[in-house]
Amino acid sequence: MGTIETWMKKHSLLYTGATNHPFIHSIRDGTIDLSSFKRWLGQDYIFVRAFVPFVASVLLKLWKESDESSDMEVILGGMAALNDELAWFKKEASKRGVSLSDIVPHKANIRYCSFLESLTSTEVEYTVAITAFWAIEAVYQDSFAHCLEEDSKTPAELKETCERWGNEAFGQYCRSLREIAKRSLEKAPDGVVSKAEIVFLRVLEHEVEFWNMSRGET
Ligand SMILES: Cc1ncc(CO)c(N)n1
Repeated sequence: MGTIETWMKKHSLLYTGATNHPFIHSIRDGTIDLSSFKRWLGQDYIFVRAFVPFVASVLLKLWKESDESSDMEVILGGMAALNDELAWFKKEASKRGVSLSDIVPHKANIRYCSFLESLTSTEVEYTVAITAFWAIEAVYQDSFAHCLEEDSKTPAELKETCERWGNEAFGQYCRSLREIAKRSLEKAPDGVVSKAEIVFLRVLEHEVEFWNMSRGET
């Protein structure tokens, strides 16, 4: 069994907690209030701005540490998508009367962004960083895909948001990242695999905290 498959079984409770959070349920069943959605939107814009340099650091580690040449295209494609994503946040925020320049980052967001920054250190191995990258994207894909399921009651005005991360192409991209992480983990020494597992768990915890914050609970 692959490393990631093993982790998914071992940590399924936490993974489910991150991908089936009450915030996502409230979108899926249509009970979400607009203020929560706007809070999430503003905070996630700040997060994505911190995510870009993190992804750049993954690319740098790949170039220095990995010999899998096709991995670069996948990650570079992801970076290009983040460019579109930032433009989308700006459009969405202006449509909803959210002023992005006035957003004050919440504590949970600051902690998550600091965690991302810590992973950009040259001391952090490529395997560890690519594992985090995959996990961060996978949580959003699985979460928002729930909001697009047949029996979901996602409000029409939130469908576009859910499709950003819940769509099939993003799903394929996440499977590519998982495959890249999987192969890197196969070649990594045990100590690095252990570090990657801890980082995987930290990502899931930060994601849960991020959803909690979006609900206005912290
Ligand atoms: C908090 C958070 N996690 C993951 C993603 C996926 O890019 C995002 N935009 N925001």
